[in-house]
Amino acid sequence: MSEGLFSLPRPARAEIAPGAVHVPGWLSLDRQRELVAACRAWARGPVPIHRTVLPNGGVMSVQTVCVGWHWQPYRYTRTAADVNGLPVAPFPDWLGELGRSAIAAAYDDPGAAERYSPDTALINFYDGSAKMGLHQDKDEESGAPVVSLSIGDRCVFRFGNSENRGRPYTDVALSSGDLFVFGGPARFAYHGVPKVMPGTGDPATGLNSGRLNITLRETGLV
Ligand SMILES: O=C(O)CCC(=O)C(=O)O
Ligand SMILES: [Fe+2]
Repeated sequence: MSEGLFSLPRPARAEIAPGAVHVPGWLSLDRQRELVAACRAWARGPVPIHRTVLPNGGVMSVQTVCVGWHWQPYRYTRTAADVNGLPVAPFPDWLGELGRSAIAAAYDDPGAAERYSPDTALINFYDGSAKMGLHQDKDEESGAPVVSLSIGDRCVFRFGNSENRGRPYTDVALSSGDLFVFGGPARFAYHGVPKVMPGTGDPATGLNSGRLNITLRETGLV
């Protein structure tokens, strides 16, 4: 970042729990626009955006499209047997680079940033009434951090403990452009999205309504 009269302040970082870091306003508006355009293209296919069906027959309220590896409860595969049987779109190098910059922004650990090699992205779209219950991201075989990027409507992101869905937890407002990273001792913490606030996003991102969340992960699979 350039120094001087017109330099913008570096976004403040907040450690929500050891290993869990919130960096508000990390993505520029241009970056958000590029990500919205990329997600729109992925949403069209080869595996279209869909509502994941859970083993108990429940249907998730968020709509999801995957890149790199396809997630269905509770495993990763290269093809989307639960949607149309096609291989998901390849994970692009630029998204891995973005993941490394995110780790560098969240942690004072250049080595962690260099080592980070995400191979999958789960892209979730929340309309005004979508939510995500508290869960752990534990279908990955790697303990590398999860990088989460938010665009569009603000939400309440509940970040809890690694033992159960109860307290202690912290409710964090995630706004458009925010980065949230959870790794290390926070990697297997329960988390979820109890609420999205409709109409709080900026249409200049290219998203007229709703909330887009992109999580980058290392599956540890080959
Ligand atoms: O939408 C979010 O902020 C969280 C998404 C999430 O937890 C997931 O995709 O596993
Ligand atoms: Fe998650």
